[in-house]
Amino acid sequence: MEPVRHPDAPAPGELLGAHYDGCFGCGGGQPHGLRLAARAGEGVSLTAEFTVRPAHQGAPGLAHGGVLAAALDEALGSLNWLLGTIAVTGRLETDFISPVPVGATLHLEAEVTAVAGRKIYSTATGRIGGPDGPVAVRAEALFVEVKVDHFIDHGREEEIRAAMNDPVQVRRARAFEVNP
Ligand SMILES: CCCCCCCCCCCC(=O)SCCNC(=O)CCNC(=O)[C@H](O)C(C)(C)COP(=O)(O)OP(=O)(O)OC[C@H]1O[C@@H](n2cnc3c(N)ncnc32)[C@H](O)[C@@H]1OP(=O)(O)O
Repeated sequence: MEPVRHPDAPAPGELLGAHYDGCFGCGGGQPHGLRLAARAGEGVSLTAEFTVRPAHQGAPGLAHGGVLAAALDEALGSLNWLLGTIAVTGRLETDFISPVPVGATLHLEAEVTAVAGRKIYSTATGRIGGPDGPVAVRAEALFVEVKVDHFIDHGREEEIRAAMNDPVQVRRARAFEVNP
């Protein structure tokens, strides 16, 4: 089925913000995190930027492939905001097309291509040298919709309790829910 943008989704051009301060992909509370900043696009799409820092190296002066996959995963995961669902990565297939140097900014574009029950199919590209530069990485993903209980059941109690006692975090979690 065609993906449907949630009526309360942030408007095109709006910054989505972090879903969790402790998130390695988007949170401000991780010193070496990616701090990926995503912005809503048209339909069920978004753009995001991530600048590679020295802490993200694999080979000398080049981004680690797993970090680049994490950036793609985070951009794809941020599509949740636009669908109004909570979903986790079930499958992530990544193509590494050209090396990404430290200091480079990865310009990411992600979009949901189809939804089938709990399954959300999406795709993302990362370009370097500017938003219209050559594609350096791309990914195809399957996310699977889950309930908030997924995190309560599987997460570590310490972080779950802290998140539940944080009104800002509770508001953010509700922003993902279709029927809060
Ligand atoms: C509070 C706000 C926070 C908001 C949180 C936002 C977080 C975003 C963070 C970035 C994204 C991440 O890194 S998320 C973290 C990394 N991912 C995870 O930790 C997920 C770990 N995996 C799981 O928990 C589980 O495997 C699930 C939830 C993905 C699926 O388990 P399940 O719920 O039992 O469902 P299951 O029946 O197995 O699968 C449902 C359907 O999906 C298909 N399916 C499942 N996995 C796959 C797969 N790898 N490849 C192909 N197909 C698959 C099944 O065949 C089935 O299709 P059919 O039979 O229906 O046709």
